[in-house]
Amino acid sequence: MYPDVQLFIDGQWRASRDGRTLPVIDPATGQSLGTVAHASIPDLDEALAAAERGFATWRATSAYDRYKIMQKAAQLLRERADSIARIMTQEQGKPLAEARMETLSAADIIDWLAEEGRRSYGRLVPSRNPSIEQKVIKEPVGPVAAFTPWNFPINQVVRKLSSALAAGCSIIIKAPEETPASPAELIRAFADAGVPAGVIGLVYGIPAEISNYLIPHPVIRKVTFTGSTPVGKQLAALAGQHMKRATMELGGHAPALVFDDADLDLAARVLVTAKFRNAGQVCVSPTRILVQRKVFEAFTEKFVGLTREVKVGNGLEAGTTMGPVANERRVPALVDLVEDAVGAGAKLETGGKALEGPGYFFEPTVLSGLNREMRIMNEEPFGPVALLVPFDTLEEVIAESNRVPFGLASYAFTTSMKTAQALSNGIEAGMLSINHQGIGLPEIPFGGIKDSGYGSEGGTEAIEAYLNTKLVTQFN
Ligand SMILES: NC(=O)C1=CN([C@@H]2O[C@H](COP(=O)(O)OP(=O)(O)OC[C@H]3O[C@@H](n4cnc5c(N)ncnc54)[C@H](OP(=O)(O)O)[C@@H]3O)[C@@H](O)[C@H]2O)C=CC1
Ligand SMILES: O=C(O)CCCCC(=O)O
Repeated sequence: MYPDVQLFIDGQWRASRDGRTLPVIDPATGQSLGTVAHASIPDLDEALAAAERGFATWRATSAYDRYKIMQKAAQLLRERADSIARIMTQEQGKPLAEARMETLSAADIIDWLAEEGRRSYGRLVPSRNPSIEQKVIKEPVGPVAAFTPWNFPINQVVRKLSSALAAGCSIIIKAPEETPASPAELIRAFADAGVPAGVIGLVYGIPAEISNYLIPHPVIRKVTFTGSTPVGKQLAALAGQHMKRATMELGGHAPALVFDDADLDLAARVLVTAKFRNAGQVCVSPTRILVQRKVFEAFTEKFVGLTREVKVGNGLEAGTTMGPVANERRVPALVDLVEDAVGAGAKLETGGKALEGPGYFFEPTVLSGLNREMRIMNEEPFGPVALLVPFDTLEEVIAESNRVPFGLASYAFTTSMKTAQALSNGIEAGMLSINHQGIGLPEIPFGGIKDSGYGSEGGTEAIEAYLNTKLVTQFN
């Protein structure tokens, strides 16, 4: 059963004040699943007032008590993972195993950040005068406004929510209208674990209306957004105009470099899995797969062979390894990008079309014969399309990796320590993973540079983004 999704304001699950709702669509069938409540301004005002009260309560709760409640939420999430995964697959499309993994890894993220909240130490700075004490204190930044997308309905919320709660902040989350029920189940786990009223608010509605209202509002002290670069730039500008701290986790166009000394089987296996996970709707998905010319043909054969083994279908069915894309508009977006490339001379190695029939399915696709002028070599495809491009030298491949304005994830496969070292220094990206897919664990930083945004949603940096630093210096 798919639930009708409500708002969560001041500790209550409820409809919007004007009773408006939006439909939720199953991307595997194109059929309606249910509805989600649509907040309007009076709902936002109530959420803001509750967040202000919730912040006062939560910052006064000890780090240890916050940790105990968060750990309970993680435990509840683990116990409910099977039912939550079914809900996520229905609304988002990803295979059940991926949805379950996302739910369980959210529990790990909560645990890690809950622990980290207990370690938000300040420090004493030795003073120049023995009568003076210099104390550095970490304080929660205040109520947070968070905006999260539909590709990882739980993961995108839990990183922001857990960092905020661990730091002692309250938070209003504008979760995705297209995939609303699984994030609501995440919030339910926190509510059931005993998070006090007002500490967490959950709203849905018109994204621009909500962000334009919340970000400038004096109650909100911090903004965090995951989504496209154009929207991120708008929200960062608004946050800047109102002097709000911001974390922006935006688009990518990840290069994956395969050198002629690499283990080609390993590289093909890791990159095919990473590329077609969540039907390619992943900001860290490998997109430009840059292969040294000597091994280009051999690698292409392996990569295309494994791509053809990807089993496309309804994520609820056993054996499916790739579901539909999450919404109707991604299909024409992908068709346009592929047609633009093929029209300009690219070669379709496999796939390339939307599938006939109900639902929003697109074939796992591999293109070669590309050039830098093609749109797909510059725009994030955000779908199951891989680009194979040959290169000759290290200098050339570093330049190509850094050519686009994005700088989120990057990957490399090489057995040469010298090459790995040159890449560590030369690649302009927030994350570089060498000889494996090692991105996304709670304890390591997650974030980008350049047009991919700023700030980190993992590691100690994640909680730091929700803390102010205060100096108290005292002459005794
Ligand atoms: N970094 C990432 O993980 C993601 C990147 N993207 C990128 O965005 C592209 C387009 O995605 P698509 O969803 O069609 O388009 P959008 O750029 O319109 O939306 C991306 C996300 O931003 C939200 N959003 C849009 N406008 C606003 C706003 N004014 N205020 C607050 N939130 C807003 C959307 O919310 P809502 O869901 O409620 O509509 C959605 O979650 C993708 O191709 C991909 O490149 C998209 C999603 C995630
Ligand atoms: O924002 C994204 O698209 C990436 C989320 C990655 C989640 C993960 O790797 O678990």
